[in-house]
Amino acid sequence: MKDSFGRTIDYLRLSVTDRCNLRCRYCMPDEGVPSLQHGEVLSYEELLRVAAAAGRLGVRKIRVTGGEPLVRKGIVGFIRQLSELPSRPELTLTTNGLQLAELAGPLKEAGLDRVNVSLDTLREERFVAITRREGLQRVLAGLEAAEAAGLTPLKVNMVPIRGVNADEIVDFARLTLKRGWEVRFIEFMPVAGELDYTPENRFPAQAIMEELSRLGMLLPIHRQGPAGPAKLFRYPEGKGRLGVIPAVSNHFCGDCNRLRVTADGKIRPCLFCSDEIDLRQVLRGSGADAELEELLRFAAGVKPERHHMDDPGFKQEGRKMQGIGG
Ligand SMILES: Nc1nc2c(ncn2[C@@H]2O[C@H](COP(=O)(O)OP(=O)(O)OP(=O)(O)O)[C@@H](O)[C@H]2O)c(=O)[nH]1
Ligand SMILES: C[S@@+](CC[C@H](N)C(=O)[O-])C[C@H]1O[C@@H](n2cnc3c(N)ncnc32)[C@H](O)[C@@H]1O
Ligand code: SF4
Ligand code: SF4
Repeated sequence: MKDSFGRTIDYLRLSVTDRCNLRCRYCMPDEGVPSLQHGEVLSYEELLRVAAAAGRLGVRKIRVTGGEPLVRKGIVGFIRQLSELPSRPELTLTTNGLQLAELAGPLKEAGLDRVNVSLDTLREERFVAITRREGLQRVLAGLEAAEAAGLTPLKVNMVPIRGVNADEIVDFARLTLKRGWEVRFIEFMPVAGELDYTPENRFPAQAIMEELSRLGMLLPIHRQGPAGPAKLFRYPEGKGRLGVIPAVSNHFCGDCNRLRVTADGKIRPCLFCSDEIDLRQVLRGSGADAELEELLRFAAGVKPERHHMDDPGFKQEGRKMQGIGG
């Protein structure tokens, strides 16, 4: 389907839970964020109806996200059901990786195509400082398991923040010399976690590029097909790739191809606009599939042209990132 700016919408980010087993400081506060009640969260059956409706409207890629999607019971079975949709979308998942060591094999077997793993530090004590929980070794084991299971190309997402972990950019980049992973550096976005977004702790794409250049010459990779948000590079001897996602400074809204559905059944036309469209009422009322499709089309129709998070004084209202799914 097309939006009102002529962009093709063929990517759906489906959040299956707002709960998480980490508390990353840049994403959500440790306490005080009320969890959705059981009855508020869409059942797998409801989520599947949404995915099927999106498939009929031309959605070709579904990313399962959260909160932490792997904490929801029955996630492997849900992936299997998604893989059996007549539209058979590309199936991907974004995870903090804590449970990947156990679940990578079953997820692949159920039909998951690939996985993106969020990891912001390679240092034990920093992992605890950033996420407020233990678990670095489990995430590292999860990355190995995902690769072994064939959930590839495997992508690692790192959000560099000045004074927190930006000094590890080169360490992360070094991973691409020996591993065939795509390591992506994402600009810190102004969504209130506990770490306030200030000019002091921003680490813009330009600064990321300068750090990456310290390790070697950056060869741009020009990709075939839809551009996607990451600008890609590699080192001459590298096995893997580097991605820089300039989500704030050099936004990629002109190529935006996505809609989001939150765990409680609201369509978000844009990551940064708090207007939402309620699907749950239709799912739980007498709503026919045609009505679901109508709401998805409507959401595409009201999708804004771009975000305004680089405007002075911008403040994100409403949900934290874990409630949206990134
Ligand atoms: N501003 C903005 N940021 C986004 C958007 N989609 C994803 N991101 C951010 O980019 C980072 C990586 O997102 P992922 O969940 O790995 O998804 P993706 O980049 O679409 O993944 P691929 O399909 O592998 O390219 C996260 O921090 C997201 O919050 C978007 O539409 N707008
Ligand atoms: C909200 S998480 C949900 C999925 C899963 N829990 C995970 O961490 O991968 C999705 C993505 O959003 C990113 N994210 C969260 N808060 C962010 C922020 N303030 N700026 C940039 N990215 C952020 C995370 O790093 C992660 O890659
Ligand atoms: S970034 Fe992901 S893992 Fe970290 S708190 Fe947010 S939802 Fe949880
Ligand atoms: S900020 Fe909104 S319009 Fe821009 S790429 Fe993200 S979802 Fe699309």
